[in-house]
Amino acid sequence: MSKKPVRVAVTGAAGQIGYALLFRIASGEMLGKDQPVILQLLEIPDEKAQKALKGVMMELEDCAFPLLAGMEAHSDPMTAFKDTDYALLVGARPRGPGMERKDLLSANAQIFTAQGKALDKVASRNVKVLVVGNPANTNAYIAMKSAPSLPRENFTAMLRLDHNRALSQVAAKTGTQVKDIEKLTVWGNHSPTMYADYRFATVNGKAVKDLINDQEWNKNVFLPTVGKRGAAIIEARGLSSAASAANAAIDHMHDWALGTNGKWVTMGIPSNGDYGIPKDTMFGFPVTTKDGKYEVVKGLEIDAFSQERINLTLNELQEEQQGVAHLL
Ligand SMILES: NC(=O)C1=CN([C@@H]2O[C@H](COP(=O)(O)OP(=O)(O)OC[C@H]3O[C@@H](n4cnc5c(N)ncnc54)[C@H](O)[C@@H]3O)[C@@H](O)[C@H]2O)C=CC1
Ligand SMILES: O=C([O-])CC(=O)C(=O)O
Repeated sequence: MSKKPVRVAVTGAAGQIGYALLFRIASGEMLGKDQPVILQLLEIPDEKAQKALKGVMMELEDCAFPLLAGMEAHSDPMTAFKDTDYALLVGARPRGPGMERKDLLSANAQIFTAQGKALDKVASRNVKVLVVGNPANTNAYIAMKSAPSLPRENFTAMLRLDHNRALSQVAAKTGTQVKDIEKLTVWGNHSPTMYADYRFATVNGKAVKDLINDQEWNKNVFLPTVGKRGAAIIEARGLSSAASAANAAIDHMHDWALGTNGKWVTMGIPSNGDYGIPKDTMFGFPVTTKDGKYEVVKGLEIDAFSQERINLTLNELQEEQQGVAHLL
Protein backbone atom coordinates (compact mmCIF):
# COMPACT_ATOMS: atom_id res chain seq x y z
CA MET A 1 0.00 0.00 0.00
CA SER A 2 1.39 3.44 -0.82
CA LYS A 3 2.30 5.79 2.01
CA LYS A 4 0.25 8.84 2.97
CA PRO A 5 1.89 12.08 1.74
CA VAL A 6 3.76 14.18 4.29
CA ARG A 7 3.86 17.97 4.29
CA VAL A 8 7.23 19.65 3.78
CA ALA A 9 7.48 23.41 4.22
CA VAL A 10 10.46 25.20 2.69
CA THR A 11 11.12 28.91 3.22
CA GLY A 12 13.20 31.03 0.85
CA ALA A 13 11.95 28.66 -1.82
CA ALA A 14 12.89 30.95 -4.72
CA GLY A 15 16.44 31.52 -3.45
CA GLN A 16 19.60 29.79 -4.60
CA ILE A 17 19.52 27.03 -1.95
CA GLY A 18 15.80 26.54 -2.64
CA TYR A 19 16.57 25.94 -6.29
CA ALA A 20 19.09 23.22 -5.42
CA LEU A 21 16.87 21.67 -2.76
CA LEU A 22 13.25 21.40 -3.92
CA PHE A 23 13.86 19.07 -6.84
CA ARG A 24 15.72 16.63 -4.64
CA ILE A 25 12.99 16.64 -1.99
CA ALA A 26 10.36 16.06 -4.69
CA SER A 27 12.35 13.18 -6.19
CA GLY A 28 12.43 11.33 -2.87
CA GLU A 29 16.08 11.84 -1.95
CA MET A 30 15.22 13.35 1.42
CA LEU A 31 12.47 11.14 2.82
CA GLY A 32 12.75 8.01 0.70
CA LYS A 33 11.71 6.82 -2.72
CA ASP A 34 8.39 5.55 -1.36
CA GLN A 35 7.34 8.71 0.52
CA PRO A 36 5.00 11.13 -1.33
CA VAL A 37 5.40 14.79 -0.35
CA ILE A 38 3.31 17.94 -0.47
CA LEU A 39 5.54 21.04 -0.78
CA GLN A 40 4.38 24.14 1.09
CA LEU A 41 6.62 26.89 -0.23
CA LEU A 42 7.13 30.25 1.47
CA GLU A 43 8.56 33.41 -0.06
CA ILE A 44 8.34 37.04 0.99
CA PRO A 45 5.19 38.93 -0.06
CA ASP A 46 7.01 40.69 -2.87
CA GLU A 47 5.90 40.55 -6.48
CA LYS A 48 9.31 39.61 -7.86
CA ALA A 49 9.92 36.86 -5.28
CA GLN A 50 6.42 35.40 -5.71
CA LYS A 51 6.82 35.45 -9.50
CA ALA A 52 10.18 33.68 -9.23
CA LEU A 53 8.54 31.11 -6.94
CA LYS A 54 5.85 30.46 -9.53
CA GLY A 55 8.63 29.84 -12.06
CA VAL A 56 10.28 27.27 -9.79
CA MET A 57 6.90 25.57 -9.31
CA MET A 58 6.40 25.42 -13.08
CA GLU A 59 9.74 23.62 -13.33
CA LEU A 60 8.79 21.23 -10.52
CA GLU A 61 5.60 20.50 -12.41
CA ASP A 62 7.60 19.86 -15.59
CA CYS A 63 9.65 17.20 -13.83
CA ALA A 64 6.48 15.10 -13.33
CA PHE A 65 7.87 13.65 -10.11
CA PRO A 66 5.74 10.63 -9.14
CA LEU A 67 6.24 11.43 -5.43
CA LEU A 68 5.12 15.07 -5.66
CA ALA A 69 1.57 14.81 -4.35
CA GLY A 70 0.91 18.55 -4.25
CA MET A 71 2.51 21.98 -3.97
CA GLU A 72 1.43 25.37 -2.73
CA ALA A 73 2.91 28.89 -2.85
CA HIS A 74 2.60 31.05 0.27
CA SER A 75 3.58 34.51 1.44
CA ASP A 76 2.51 34.05 5.08
CA PRO A 77 4.13 31.54 7.48
CA MET A 78 0.76 30.97 9.16
CA THR A 79 -0.53 29.26 6.02
CA ALA A 80 2.81 27.87 4.78
CA PHE A 81 3.38 25.93 8.03
CA LYS A 82 -0.18 24.59 8.43
CA ASP A 83 0.03 20.95 9.59
CA THR A 84 3.56 20.68 8.27
CA ASP A 85 5.56 17.57 9.24
CA TYR A 86 8.94 18.97 8.17
CA ALA A 87 10.05 22.60 8.00
CA LEU A 88 13.27 23.67 6.30
CA LEU A 89 13.88 27.28 7.26
CA VAL A 90 16.22 28.50 4.56
CA GLY A 91 14.82 31.95 3.77
CA ALA A 92 17.09 34.67 5.15
CA ARG A 93 19.66 37.12 3.92
CA PRO A 94 22.99 35.50 2.97
CA ARG A 95 26.33 37.16 3.78
CA GLY A 96 28.59 38.78 1.25
CA PRO A 97 32.37 39.14 1.12
CA GLY A 98 33.99 40.44 4.32
CA MET A 99 31.02 39.62 6.56
CA GLU A 100 30.82 37.04 9.35
CA ARG A 101 27.61 35.03 9.69
CA LYS A 102 26.80 36.67 13.00
CA ASP A 103 26.70 40.04 11.18
CA LEU A 104 23.40 38.76 9.77
CA LEU A 105 21.85 38.42 13.20
CA SER A 106 19.95 41.68 13.32
CA ALA A 107 18.77 41.32 9.69
CA ASN A 108 17.55 37.76 10.16
CA ALA A 109 16.53 37.36 13.81
CA GLN A 110 13.04 38.77 13.35
CA ILE A 111 12.30 36.25 10.60
CA PHE A 112 12.87 33.40 13.04
CA THR A 113 10.81 34.92 15.84
CA ALA A 114 7.84 35.24 13.49
CA GLN A 115 8.36 31.79 11.97
CA GLY A 116 8.82 30.13 15.37
CA LYS A 117 5.53 31.64 16.50
CA ALA A 118 3.77 30.47 13.36
CA LEU A 119 5.13 26.92 13.74
CA ASP A 120 3.95 26.97 17.34
CA LYS A 121 0.42 27.79 16.26
CA VAL A 122 -0.15 25.76 13.12
CA ALA A 123 2.47 23.05 12.48
CA SER A 124 2.11 19.34 13.27
CA ARG A 125 3.06 18.72 16.93
CA ASN A 126 5.74 16.35 15.62
CA VAL A 127 7.21 18.80 13.14
CA LYS A 128 10.93 18.37 12.49
CA VAL A 129 12.51 21.79 11.98
CA LEU A 130 15.88 22.42 10.35
CA VAL A 131 17.25 25.97 10.35
CA VAL A 132 19.64 26.71 7.49
CA GLY A 133 19.42 30.54 7.37
CA ASN A 134 22.40 32.17 9.08
CA PRO A 135 23.50 32.50 11.77
CA ALA A 136 21.90 29.06 11.83
CA ASN A 137 22.41 28.04 15.48
CA THR A 138 21.11 31.26 16.94
CA ASN A 139 18.22 31.46 14.49
CA ALA A 140 17.24 27.90 15.48
CA TYR A 141 17.47 28.94 19.13
CA ILE A 142 15.19 31.93 18.43
CA ALA A 143 12.66 29.76 16.59
CA MET A 144 12.67 27.18 19.41
CA LYS A 145 12.17 29.83 22.09
CA SER A 146 9.37 31.40 20.05
CA ALA A 147 7.50 28.07 19.92
CA PRO A 148 6.93 27.10 23.56
CA SER A 149 4.14 24.61 22.84
CA LEU A 150 6.34 22.44 20.59
CA PRO A 151 8.91 20.00 22.02
CA ARG A 152 12.30 21.77 22.10
CA GLU A 153 14.04 18.77 20.53
CA ASN A 154 12.04 19.36 17.32
CA PHE A 155 14.31 22.35 16.52
CA THR A 156 17.71 21.78 14.95
CA ALA A 157 20.40 23.82 13.19
CA MET A 158 22.46 22.76 10.20
CA LEU A 159 26.03 21.71 10.92
CA ARG A 160 25.95 18.95 8.35
CA LEU A 161 27.69 21.05 5.73
CA ASP A 162 30.61 21.49 8.14
CA HIS A 163 30.54 17.75 8.89
CA ASN A 164 30.62 16.91 5.17
CA ARG A 165 33.40 19.43 4.53
CA ALA A 166 35.44 17.84 7.32
CA LEU A 167 34.87 14.35 5.86
CA SER A 168 36.20 15.42 2.47
CA GLN A 169 39.28 17.09 3.96
CA VAL A 170 40.10 14.00 6.05
CA ALA A 171 39.58 11.69 3.06
CA ALA A 172 41.91 13.82 0.92
CA LYS A 173 44.58 13.98 3.64
CA THR A 174 44.53 10.22 4.32
CA GLY A 175 44.05 9.16 0.68
CA THR A 176 40.86 7.31 1.61
CA GLN A 177 37.20 7.35 0.60
CA VAL A 178 34.60 9.50 2.35
CA LYS A 179 32.28 6.49 2.53
CA ASP A 180 34.75 4.59 4.70
CA ILE A 181 35.15 7.32 7.35
CA GLU A 182 33.10 7.00 10.53
CA LYS A 183 32.85 8.73 13.91
CA LEU A 184 33.78 12.23 12.87
CA THR A 185 31.99 15.22 14.34
CA VAL A 186 31.84 19.02 14.50
CA TRP A 187 31.16 20.64 17.85
CA GLY A 188 29.53 24.00 18.39
CA ASN A 189 28.53 26.91 16.22
CA HIS A 190 28.23 27.05 12.42
CA SER A 191 30.93 29.73 12.34
CA PRO A 192 34.73 29.78 12.09
CA THR A 193 34.90 28.84 15.81
CA MET A 194 33.36 25.40 15.14
CA TYR A 195 35.53 22.50 16.27
CA ALA A 196 35.80 19.73 13.67
CA ASP A 197 37.07 16.70 15.58
CA TYR A 198 38.56 13.54 14.03
CA ARG A 199 40.04 12.16 17.27
CA PHE A 200 37.52 9.31 17.34
CA ALA A 201 37.25 8.83 13.58
CA THR A 202 38.11 5.58 11.87
CA VAL A 203 38.64 4.64 8.25
CA ASN A 204 38.17 0.97 7.46
CA GLY A 205 38.64 0.35 11.17
CA LYS A 206 41.96 2.26 11.48
CA ALA A 207 42.26 5.38 13.65
CA VAL A 208 42.30 8.53 11.51
CA LYS A 209 44.33 10.29 14.21
CA ASP A 210 47.14 7.75 13.82
CA LEU A 211 47.00 7.88 10.02
CA ILE A 212 47.34 11.68 10.08
CA ASN A 213 49.53 11.98 13.19
CA ASP A 214 50.10 15.69 12.64
CA GLN A 215 48.71 18.09 15.25
CA GLU A 216 50.18 21.08 13.37
CA TRP A 217 48.10 20.12 10.32
CA ASN A 218 45.03 19.71 12.51
CA LYS A 219 45.43 23.11 14.14
CA ASN A 220 46.83 25.20 11.31
CA VAL A 221 45.36 23.63 8.16
CA PHE A 222 42.37 21.38 8.84
CA LEU A 223 40.47 23.51 11.37
CA PRO A 224 40.88 26.81 9.47
CA THR A 225 40.04 25.13 6.14
CA VAL A 226 36.79 23.64 7.43
CA GLY A 227 35.92 26.67 9.58
CA LYS A 228 36.43 29.21 6.80
CA ARG A 229 35.17 27.14 3.89
CA GLY A 230 32.00 29.21 3.55
CA ALA A 231 34.05 32.39 3.13
CA ALA A 232 36.32 30.65 0.60
CA ILE A 233 33.26 29.71 -1.48
CA ILE A 234 31.96 33.30 -1.34
CA GLU A 235 35.39 34.55 -2.44
CA ALA A 236 35.46 32.11 -5.37
CA ARG A 237 31.82 32.24 -6.50
CA GLY A 238 30.80 35.71 -5.44
CA LEU A 239 27.82 33.98 -3.81
CA SER A 240 27.52 31.75 -0.76
CA SER A 241 27.41 27.99 -1.11
CA ALA A 242 24.09 26.71 -2.38
CA ALA A 243 24.23 23.21 -3.89
CA SER A 244 26.42 21.89 -1.06
CA ALA A 245 24.17 23.58 1.50
CA ALA A 246 21.07 22.01 -0.09
CA ASN A 247 22.84 18.64 -0.13
CA ALA A 248 23.63 18.95 3.58
CA ALA A 249 20.00 19.85 4.35
CA ILE A 250 18.88 16.71 2.50
CA ASP A 251 21.41 14.60 4.44
CA HIS A 252 20.34 16.12 7.79
CA MET A 253 16.62 15.53 7.29
CA HIS A 254 17.12 12.15 5.63
CA ASP A 255 19.13 10.84 8.55
CA TRP A 256 16.85 12.36 11.20
CA ALA A 257 13.77 10.83 9.59
CA LEU A 258 15.17 7.49 8.43
CA GLY A 259 17.99 6.69 10.89
CA THR A 260 21.76 6.29 10.68
CA ASN A 261 22.08 2.59 11.62
CA GLY A 262 24.44 3.47 14.46
CA LYS A 263 26.64 5.81 12.39
CA TRP A 264 27.54 9.23 13.80
CA VAL A 265 26.40 12.41 12.12
CA THR A 266 26.56 16.00 13.33
CA MET A 267 23.40 17.93 14.16
CA GLY A 268 22.95 21.31 15.84
CA ILE A 269 20.53 20.49 18.66
CA PRO A 270 19.36 22.10 21.90
CA SER A 271 21.74 20.86 24.59
CA ASN A 272 20.50 18.68 27.42
CA GLY A 273 23.64 19.53 29.39
CA ASP A 274 25.90 16.90 27.78
CA TYR A 275 29.63 17.72 27.79
CA GLY A 276 28.98 20.72 30.06
CA ILE A 277 27.08 22.65 27.36
CA PRO A 278 24.32 24.62 29.11
CA LYS A 279 20.77 23.40 28.52
CA ASP A 280 19.07 24.75 25.39
CA THR A 281 22.27 26.08 23.78
CA MET A 282 21.87 25.17 20.09
CA PHE A 283 25.15 23.28 19.68
CA GLY A 284 26.71 20.89 17.18
CA PHE A 285 27.03 17.41 18.73
CA PRO A 286 27.80 13.93 17.45
CA VAL A 287 24.50 12.05 17.29
CA THR A 288 23.04 8.80 16.09
CA THR A 289 19.42 8.64 14.97
CA LYS A 290 16.72 5.98 15.08
CA ASP A 291 12.93 5.96 14.62
CA GLY A 292 12.82 9.72 13.98
CA LYS A 293 14.79 10.63 17.11
CA TYR A 294 18.39 11.67 17.65
CA GLU A 295 20.60 10.79 20.58
CA VAL A 296 23.89 12.42 21.57
CA VAL A 297 26.93 10.12 21.54
CA LYS A 298 27.91 10.07 25.20
CA GLY A 299 31.09 9.42 27.17
CA LEU A 300 33.67 10.81 24.71
CA GLU A 301 36.88 12.02 26.28
CA ILE A 302 37.47 15.73 25.92
CA ASP A 303 41.19 16.52 26.10
CA ALA A 304 42.64 19.96 26.95
CA PHE A 305 42.94 21.14 23.31
CA SER A 306 39.36 20.05 22.56
CA GLN A 307 38.01 21.67 25.71
CA GLU A 308 39.67 24.94 24.73
CA ARG A 309 38.07 24.79 21.27
CA ILE A 310 34.67 23.82 22.66
CA ASN A 311 34.82 26.71 25.15
CA LEU A 312 35.63 29.13 22.34
CA THR A 313 32.67 28.16 20.19
CA LEU A 314 30.38 27.96 23.24
CA ASN A 315 31.36 31.48 24.34
CA GLU A 316 30.56 32.82 20.89
CA LEU A 317 27.17 31.10 20.86
CA GLN A 318 26.33 32.38 24.32
CA GLU A 319 27.18 35.93 23.23
CA GLU A 320 24.96 35.57 20.15
CA GLN A 321 22.13 34.13 22.25
CA GLN A 322 22.43 36.90 24.85
CA GLY A 323 22.35 39.40 21.97
CA VAL A 324 18.88 38.22 20.94
CA ALA A 325 17.43 37.81 24.46
CA HIS A 326 15.40 41.03 24.02
CA LEU A 327 13.52 39.43 21.12
CA LEU A 328 12.36 36.41 23.11
N1 LIG B 1 23.75 26.60 7.70
C1 LIG B 1 24.48 26.49 6.61
O1 LIG B 1 25.35 25.61 6.52
C2 LIG B 1 24.29 27.43 5.45
C3 LIG B 1 23.43 28.50 5.53
N2 LIG B 1 23.26 29.36 4.49
C4 LIG B 1 22.30 30.46 4.67
O2 LIG B 1 21.06 30.14 4.03
C5 LIG B 1 20.34 31.34 3.77
C6 LIG B 1 19.77 31.35 2.37
O3 LIG B 1 20.82 31.36 1.43
P1 LIG B 1 20.53 31.51 -0.15
O4 LIG B 1 19.46 30.60 -0.60
O5 LIG B 1 21.85 31.45 -0.79
O6 LIG B 1 20.01 33.01 -0.20
P2 LIG B 1 19.15 33.72 -1.36
O7 LIG B 1 19.24 35.19 -1.12
O8 LIG B 1 19.51 33.18 -2.70
O9 LIG B 1 17.69 33.22 -1.05
C7 LIG B 1 17.04 33.53 0.12
C8 LIG B 1 15.57 33.59 -0.20
O10 LIG B 1 14.87 33.73 1.03
C9 LIG B 1 13.78 34.61 0.81
N3 LIG B 1 13.37 35.15 2.11
C10 LIG B 1 13.92 36.17 2.80
N4 LIG B 1 13.22 36.39 3.92
C11 LIG B 1 12.23 35.48 3.94
C12 LIG B 1 11.17 35.22 4.83
N5 LIG B 1 10.99 35.95 5.93
N6 LIG B 1 10.32 34.20 4.55
C13 LIG B 1 10.47 33.47 3.43
N7 LIG B 1 11.44 33.70 2.53
C14 LIG B 1 12.32 34.68 2.79
C15 LIG B 1 14.34 35.65 -0.17
O11 LIG B 1 13.28 36.33 -0.85
C16 LIG B 1 15.18 34.78 -1.09
O12 LIG B 1 14.45 34.30 -2.20
C17 LIG B 1 21.33 32.48 4.07
O13 LIG B 1 21.08 32.99 5.36
C18 LIG B 1 22.67 31.77 4.03
O14 LIG B 1 23.65 32.47 4.78
C19 LIG B 1 23.92 29.17 3.32
C20 LIG B 1 24.79 28.12 3.17
C21 LIG B 1 25.05 27.18 4.23
O1 LIG C 1 29.40 31.01 4.71
C1 LIG C 1 28.27 31.43 4.44
O2 LIG C 1 27.86 32.59 4.62
C2 LIG C 1 27.30 30.41 3.92
C3 LIG C 1 27.45 29.26 4.81
O3 LIG C 1 26.95 29.24 5.91
C4 LIG C 1 28.44 28.24 4.43
O4 LIG C 1 28.80 28.11 3.26
O5 LIG C 1 28.86 27.52 5.32
